[in-house]
Amino acid sequence: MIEAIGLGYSYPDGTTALDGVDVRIERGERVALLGPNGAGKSTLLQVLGGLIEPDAGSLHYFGETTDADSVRDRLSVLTQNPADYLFNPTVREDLAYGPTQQDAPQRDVDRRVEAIAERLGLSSLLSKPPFRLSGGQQRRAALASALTVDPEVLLLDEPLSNVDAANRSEILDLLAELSNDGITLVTSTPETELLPHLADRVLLLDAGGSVVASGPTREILTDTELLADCNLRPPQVVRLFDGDDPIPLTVEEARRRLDGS
Ligand SMILES: Nc1ncnc2c1ncn2[C@@H]1O[C@H](COP(=O)(O)OP(=O)(O)OP(=O)(O)O)[C@@H](O)[C@H]1O
Repeated sequence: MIEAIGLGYSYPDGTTALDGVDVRIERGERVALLGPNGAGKSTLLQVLGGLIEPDAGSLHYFGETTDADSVRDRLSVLTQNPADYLFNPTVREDLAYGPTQQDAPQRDVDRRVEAIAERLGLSSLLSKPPFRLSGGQQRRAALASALTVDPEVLLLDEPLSNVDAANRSEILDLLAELSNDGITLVTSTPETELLPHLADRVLLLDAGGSVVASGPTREILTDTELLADCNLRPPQVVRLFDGDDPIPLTVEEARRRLDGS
């Protein structure tokens, strides 16, 4: 779906955010970009989504083109700033904005908006001005607006930050459904705790904006030394069961282990 070779990017003040990054994302994969604060995850996500042009390297989309603009309606990027997506008088209009731009028929737009709003618990907020929503509600509304365009690839920058526990579960369930529907998910996160629910493969970035490891989630999250080199820790349950084989990655897996099933 996306192939990037040798990506480099420095901000105008000279900060190097990405240094020689190679990424290959296959159709239907769930990939996490993991790294400490400042590792370049947001920058990489925006470069992959075509929002920032890299200084070095090459990008190919869908095996067809190097031009992100020409595949804009097949990729949806959710940055960390909900204001990037919420700029209309009402939440309903924000959610309708993308599909309307794609010239989807009005009935189709309404159907998509209602369905996604319902799925993300936003139905009662549709007529509100987005700036009247709470921070967590704004993040959900921004996610909803990224979904109403029906993307093939969804690139999400820390979609669970500033979201309460109930809504986190709701979003995780929704992402699992999207993945089951074949949508490719790329998610950035500085946290290991919920990562097993988000991704099957992890790209680990260090503070210098380089990929230091790439592999199955289990392999990366149980490599305590590798994570420590990037100022990260394994999930608590991994630390608790360290030395077991295989080490459970989630509370559910640990519970099954303790139940002996
Ligand atoms: N607009 C900017 N101008 C200058 N430097 C920037 C800018 N945005 C980010 N940076 C720098 O680029 C580097 C990578 O930042 P980026 O936001 O991509 O990291 P991140 O891994 O997403 O961090 P976090 O987990 O804190 O969100 C950091 O050193 C950051 O200070």
